Parts: sequence; C-alpha cells; structure tokens
Amino acid sequence: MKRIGVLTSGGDAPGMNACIRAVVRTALANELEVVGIRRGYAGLIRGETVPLDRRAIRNTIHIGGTILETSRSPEFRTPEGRTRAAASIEEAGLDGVVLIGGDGTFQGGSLLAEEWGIPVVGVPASIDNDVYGTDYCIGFDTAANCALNAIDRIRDTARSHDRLFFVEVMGRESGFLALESGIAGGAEELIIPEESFSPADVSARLREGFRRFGKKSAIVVVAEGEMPGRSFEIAHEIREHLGYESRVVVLGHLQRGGPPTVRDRVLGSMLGVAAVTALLDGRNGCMAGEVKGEIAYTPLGETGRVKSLDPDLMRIFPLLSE
Ligand SMILES: Nc1ncnc2c1ncn2[C@@H]1O[C@H](COP(=O)(O)OP(=O)(O)OP(=O)(O)O)[C@@H](O)[C@H]1O
Ligand SMILES: O=P(O)(O)OC[C@H]1O[C@](O)(CO)[C@@H](O)[C@@H]1O
Repeated sequence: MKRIGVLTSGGDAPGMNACIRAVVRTALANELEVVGIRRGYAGLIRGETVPLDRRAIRNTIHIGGTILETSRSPEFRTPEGRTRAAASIEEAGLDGVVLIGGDGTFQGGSLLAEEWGIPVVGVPASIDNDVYGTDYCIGFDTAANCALNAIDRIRDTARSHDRLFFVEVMGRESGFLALESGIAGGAEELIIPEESFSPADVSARLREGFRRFGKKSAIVVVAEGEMPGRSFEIAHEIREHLGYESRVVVLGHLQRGGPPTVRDRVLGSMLGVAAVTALLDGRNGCMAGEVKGEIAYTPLGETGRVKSLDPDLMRIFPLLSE
C-alpha cells in the first residue's frame, strides 16, 4: 500500500476535520501518500483530488464543517456513477480509501468494494448518530450541546412568560439528538420517530404536569424526522387539545456548525487512526467505530441496520420529565 484517499460525504459533522487530520498524520507516519477527494462522491466521480500533506491539515482540528467539502450525490447511486468513481480511484493510483460519513455513505462504499474490489474503510460521522456499529458518531456531541444550549435559553423565556415551547432538533430517522438534549435540558415531552405520536396523549400529560405539579411552562423537544418544520403542525394540534399558548423554535442547520467539542475531536482522532491502521492491516469493507470505549470494526453492509436508542435513557425520561 503506497497511496490512500480520504473523503467526507453526506451531511457535514463537527469533528470531520480532526478525523481527516488523524488520517493524514497516521498515513504519513507509515510512509503512505494521502490524497484528499473533494465534495464526497460527487467529487470522486469527477476526479476532484488534492494532495494532503502536513501543511494542508495544520490548524484545522478546531474548525467545524469539512475542509474537503461534502455532497449528496444521486449519480453515485447508479452503477454508471460508481464505474466513473472507480475509474477516478484507479487514475489517482489509490490503494485504499477512507470514507468519513453516515450510513448512506457506507451503503455506497460497500457497493464500491463489492463491485470493484476497492479497499475502503468507513468512519462514522453524522450528527444524527444513527449508524449501527458505533456508540457515537463524530459530530453528535457537538450538535447535542448546541441543541442543549438552545433549550437552556428557551427555558429562560418560557419561564418568564409561562409558555409552552416546541424546540425542533435534527434527526431524520432517529431521536438520539432529541433524547439526549431533552434529558440534559429537562424537557417535559419528547416526540421522536421511534415512537408513535398522539397529540391527545402529549396534551394530557402536559395538562397533568400543570395541574398536579403546578408547572406554568414546558418544553417539548421534537425530532424533525422526514419533515423539517413539522413542529408547527404538532404545536397546532396540541394547542387544539390543550388550549394553551405556545411558540415553536426550529434549530435546523445551526446544529451542524460550530467548533467540535473535546469529545468529537478525540473521537475523530481515534477513529481516523483506526481507519488507516485497518487499511494497513489489510482489513477493509468495514467501518471503524467505538463501542464501550474500544475500537470495533463492523462490515459496511451492516452499518445501515436499525440502531436503537439507549433503553435506560428511554426508561428514565418519563420519570425525570414530570
Ligand atoms: N444505497 C445506496 N447506494 C449507493 N450509494 C448510496 C446509497 N445510499 C447513499 N449513497 C451515497 O452516499 C451519499 C451520502 O448518503 P446520505 O445522503 O444518505 O448521507 P449519510 O452518509 O447517511 O450522512 P447523514 O447521516 O449526514 O445524512 C449519497 O448522496 C449517495 O451518493
Ligand atoms: O439539508 P441537508 O444537508 O440535505 O441535510 C438534512 C439532514 O441531514 C442531517 O442533518 C444529518 O446530517 C439530518 O438530520 C437532516 O435530515
């Protein structure tokens, strides 16, 4: 193995740069050349590469987003797109590629490995944290802290006006962000894709909190699911049942930006080293994740399996939100 590539794909996540830096430093320490592929699979198809040396990654560990840029590429989903991507890899003389992204990125990566025999290793990075085979994805901690910061601020104004607030966080198919920021922010209710939502039940529980425990304000954390902005509709439905004034705050892409936390920089660094080590050891077609504090490798094809929310956190939420 003489030269490897690295790309970031899917939604950007704080800590991706720490991971790119770790990939480059580990590769150089093992006398490998490193090539950056710009704009994820879209850039790979077009052969957009850039040499990465020590200088290129200097002073980047603290920056959010990704210095390589990223994309969602419909073309890569087609066999023709992947044929062009494989040709770019050959042209750039790459003996392996590190893929930093979410489960979609890994579904694509596993096809590249199967169809073209290209050695690839994935590193999980998604603020949604919905990748199977790792306890945490790079970017989740920073995004959860961003959501928490917003919830804390909303709590001040909710208390001051005796208001009900709906705070919408990201999470297309999963409620990890909602659950952890909701517990940390002392939210009264949680609406997440993993559980069916009944406006009547949520209203009844809120009403009970106001009546029995004398609450005058409350915060409902909503995961955006497939429909960003759905909190407006939810707030409307609950207002019909509850007859209580409410406000809606949609956090959206705010949660994707900003400097990575300590946790995301350390995780990005650890997994970047693990990915290059895996390629050097001849281990590929897998993702380097972290399970119970240890590096764990999972076949790329399995990373799309459903990752369940922590049952202990789900159990304590109703108790703590009363
Ligand atoms: N089933 C698939 N087959 C081939 N390529 C895929 C597949 N799923 C996703 N990809 C490729 O991977 C890219 C990234 O996937 P996706 O947009 O789902 O983001 P992700 O990696 O899951 O990250 P995030 O969690 O931030 O959304 C897609 O734009 C597409 O090019
Ligand atoms: O607006 P974009 O970049 O397509 O991505 C939005 C999606 O990406 C995620 O933030 C994950 O990165 C999801 O929670 C969200 O649904």
